[in-house]
Parts: sequence; C-alpha cells; structure tokens
Amino acid sequence: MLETSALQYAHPGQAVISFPEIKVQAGQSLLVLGKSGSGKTTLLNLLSGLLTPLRGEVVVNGTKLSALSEQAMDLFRGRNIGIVFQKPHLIAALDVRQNLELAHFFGKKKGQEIPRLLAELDIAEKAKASVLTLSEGEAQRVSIARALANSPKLILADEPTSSLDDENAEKVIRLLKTQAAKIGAALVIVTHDQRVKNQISNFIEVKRP
Ligand SMILES: Nc1ncnc2c1ncn2[C@@H]1O[C@H](COP(=O)(O)OP(=O)(O)OP(=O)(O)O)[C@@H](O)[C@H]1O
Repeated sequence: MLETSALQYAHPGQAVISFPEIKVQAGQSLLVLGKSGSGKTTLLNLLSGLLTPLRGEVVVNGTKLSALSEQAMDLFRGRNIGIVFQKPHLIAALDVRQNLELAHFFGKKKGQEIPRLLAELDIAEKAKASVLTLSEGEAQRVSIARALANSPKLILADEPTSSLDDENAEKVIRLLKTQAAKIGAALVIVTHDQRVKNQISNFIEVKRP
C-alpha cells in the first residue's frame, strides 16, 4: 500500500537526508523513530506529497506521487491520505460533525458514514458540540475521525499522543490500528512516545546526516 525507494531530501542550505526504505502493507502499521531534527516530519511531508523528494520515489496504492501535477496531488491526498497532527487543528467555527463533513468536501467523495465513525471513536454524543468544548483526548479522536472520513489508503500521524495521558494515548493508538486494519490502510506514526512503542513493534529509524 505504501512503498518508497532511495528517498532523499535536502532543505535549503541543509545536508541531504537519506531515508530508509519503507514498505507497509494494507492494514499494517509502522513507527518512524529518530532523534529531534533527524527528519521524521520531513519524511511524513514526503509521504503525503507536501514535499517533493530530491531523489527516489513514493508509491501510494500503486500511484507514483511524482507523476501527479500539483492539483492532482491535492485531490489524491484528499481522497487517499489521512493526516493526524500533534495538535488536532480543528476548525473552531464548526461543530464536530461539520469538521468531518469538510473532509468529504475536500476529498470530493462520500466516504465513511459520519455518525458511525463518531460512534466507533466513542465521540457520538459530541457530534453537535463546538470543538472548543472538547477535552484534548476527545479533540484528538475527532481529528482521527476526520483523517479516516474518506477511508484513506494511507494514514500518517505525527506525534499523535504527545499531549495525552496514558489512558487516552493507549486509546488513540488502539483506534488508529483497528481503523487502519478495518479499512485496509497503511498506518505510519512518528513518535518519541514509549507508550506507542509498546503497542507497535514494526519500526524504521531516521538518522541525521
Ligand atoms: N523549512 C525548512 N528549512 C530549512 N531547514 C529545515 C526546514 N524544515 C526542517 N528543516 C531542518 O531539517 C531537519 C529535519 O527536520 P524535521 O522537522 O524533519 O525533524 P524531526 O525529526 O521531525 O524533528 P522533531 O522530532 O524535533 O520534530 C532539521 O535539521 C531541521 O532544522
């Protein structure tokens, strides 16, 4: 579902970062580990087509990202890639349900049924709530629901548990794993969090050049 080969990237004025090969099957999970500044977020940006590699290729669900125009990449991302950030980044003016509907709008497809998705993530009773009234754990579950709304083939999560307590961190990773397996997506999680390492054993390590 996700495959990379000989991926390299250089930020302006910085040394070239070479990334290990990645291969994640549908329903499987991979952790990206590495010291601060090693290039983990850069890797996620390459996998989501937000950055273009210096060398190498990213293939998502059989599509080479380098073959897509910028516009085609935006649509491909909306349809095939779900992204969970460290902070939820929800739209404050919209309620929970509307935040998820926005993902359908950008992906230009119907996607997963929102009430069922909210129920599976244990936030159904918050559907009409302002996102400003959510706890951190609830807000992070809404951001996961938003990432899953279009049944993506690839789910990318950047430090999704860093601001959560043990119970919520465990729940968030369990939900990501179960949902990825259910919709047949590849799941890639960047983390420093030992609690996540206890739940997922497959990993690569990014090293500073
Ligand atoms: N826009 C940019 N311009 C120049 N250098 C950048 C830019 N973004 C990142 N870098 C540099 O590239 C390297 C990798 O950054 P990146 O954010 O990918 O690391 P990271 O492993 O995610 O770090 P952290 O764990 O601290 O979030 C760092 O040395 C960083 O300073």
